[in-house]
Amino acid sequence: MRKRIYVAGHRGMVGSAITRKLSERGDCELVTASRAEVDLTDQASVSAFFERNSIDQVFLAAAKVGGIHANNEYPAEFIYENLMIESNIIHSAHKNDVNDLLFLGSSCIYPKLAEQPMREEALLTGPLEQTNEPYAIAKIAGIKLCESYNRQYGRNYRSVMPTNLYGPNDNFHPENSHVIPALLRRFHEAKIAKATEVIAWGSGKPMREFLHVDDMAAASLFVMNLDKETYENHTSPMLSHINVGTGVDCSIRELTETVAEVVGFEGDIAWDTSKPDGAPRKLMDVSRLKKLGWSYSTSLAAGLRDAYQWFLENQDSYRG
Ligand SMILES: NC(=O)C1=CN([C@@H]2O[C@H](COP(=O)(O)OP(=O)(O)OC[C@H]3O[C@@H](n4cnc5c(N)ncnc54)[C@H](OP(=O)(O)O)[C@@H]3O)[C@@H](O)[C@H]2O)C=CC1
Ligand SMILES: C[C@H]1O[C@H](OP(=O)(O)OP(=O)(O)OC[C@H]2O[C@@H](n3cnc4c(=O)[nH]c(N)nc43)[C@H](O)[C@@H]2O)[C@@H](O)[C@@H](O)C1=O
Repeated sequence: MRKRIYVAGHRGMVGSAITRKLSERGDCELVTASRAEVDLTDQASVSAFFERNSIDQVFLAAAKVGGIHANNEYPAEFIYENLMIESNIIHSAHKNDVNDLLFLGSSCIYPKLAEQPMREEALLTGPLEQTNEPYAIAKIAGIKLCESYNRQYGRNYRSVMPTNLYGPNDNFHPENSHVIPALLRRFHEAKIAKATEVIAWGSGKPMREFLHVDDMAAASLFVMNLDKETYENHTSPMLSHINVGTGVDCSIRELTETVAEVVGFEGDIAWDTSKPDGAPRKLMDVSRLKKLGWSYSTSLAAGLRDAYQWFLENQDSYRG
């Protein structure tokens, strides 16, 4: 029997990459629903969806997602929608006897000043970064939801914590997106307009680690497919999440210069220091995942070229 796999958030950047990988594998039946069909913040609607679809496995890649500005401006939506989406899906999965689920969290679950690189054990050891604390609290609740259903009901609900992601199907909104899509679009528009200067946010000093979304999707399938004994040997019941990243970071200034080069913008870069820097550094310790046998394959330079190519080919339809 082919497994019926539900990808929540299949139109998003990560959900669409997971869907592509599962389709390539060709050994399962995909179950999806658009937001118009099932609003994942609506408990009754999610519960009815699980009842009418026989589901074997869930990739939980649906969430309210955005960059530093969106997190800072809309904290109520970031905490409320994320708590609702993950609670509804995880609880309905359990109620309908779905044993396998993978929850996607984020590197922002770790304390603002966590020791670098950040190990899984750094969770709940200090205060969070303020610009995204509500989102981070919701993501921590997601990990704890998974662990609680595992401990009480013997479920197999796993969590991965992605570093900052980018790639095809990203959100290119000028203010609400993450740094890479924002800069790809801004430099592109400046090149077309023959502008002499582009403004980037903050001081340029923060350090960030970036992973191409196809690598993220590959890591998600890898962790989902680990046998239970292997997963449990590398995690513990109350510290069950696994970091996903490259283990390599760069400054936002270096990133900005690289994006300008990839796009072919030759003007100046100015810094708007009235915009927040956010966490000073967020480098993942990826040794848990490496020991399990997975590492990334796309370098930042190659990944940025791919993301820019996708942007050029989808100028009529990109989000933002
Ligand atoms: N992007 C990044 O840099 C990072 C992402 N992550 C995590 O990875 C996961 C995927 O993120 P990403 O793909 O980037 O995000 P996207 O915004 O690209 O995708 C999110 C998806 O969730 C869906 N969704 C959101 N709210 C609802 C709702 N109420 N009902 C139904 N569907 C809904 C969206 O639907 P619609 O298409 O209708 O909007 C969209 O398909 C998230 O859990 C995120 O927190 C973690 C670290 C970094
Ligand atoms: C994935 C992650 O994403 C968010 O945290 P973040 O890492 O701070 O993400 P960001 O991509 O928005 O910014 C990274 C850095 O880049 C600088 N920066 C420069 N110029 C632009 C710019 O034009 N846009 C943006 N967004 N940032 C810019 C910006 O000032 C910051 O110093 C959280 O939502 C968090 O919850 C989360 O999970």
